[in-house]
Amino acid sequence: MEPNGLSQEEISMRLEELNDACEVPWCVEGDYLKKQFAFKSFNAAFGFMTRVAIKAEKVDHHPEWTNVYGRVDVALTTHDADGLTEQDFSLAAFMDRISGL
Ligand SMILES: C[C@H](O)[C@H](O)[C@H]1CNC2=NC(N)=NC(=O)C2=N1
Repeated sequence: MEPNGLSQEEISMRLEELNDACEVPWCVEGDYLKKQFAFKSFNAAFGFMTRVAIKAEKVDHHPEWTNVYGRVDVALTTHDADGLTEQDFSLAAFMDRISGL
C-alpha cells in the first residue's frame, strides 16, 4: 500500500512537536526532513547509525545520510509518497531518542 503524504499544515504541526523535544532542530527542505547530528567521535556516530539501520530495516523505511567522523547528516523522505509521511517523523523521533545528544 502506498503511504499517505502529509499536507503542509500537518507537516508544520509534526515539525513543531518534534522540535519541542530536542536541542538541535529538524528543518523541512522541499520533500525532506533534515538534521545534522554531531557526535563526539566516529565510534559514537557509527553506533548511532547502526542502531538506526536496524530500526530502518524493521520498519522498512530508510534514511538518506552521510557521515564524516562524528557528524551524521540525515535527510528523511518517503519516496513511495513523493513527500513526507508519518514514517519520516516517526524515524526522526526515534533518532532523537537514541542519539543521546
Ligand atoms: C519496497 C520497499 O518496501 C520500499 O521501497 C520502501 C523501502 N524503504 C523506503 N524508505 C524510504 N525512505 N522511503 C520509501 O518510500 C521506502 N520504500
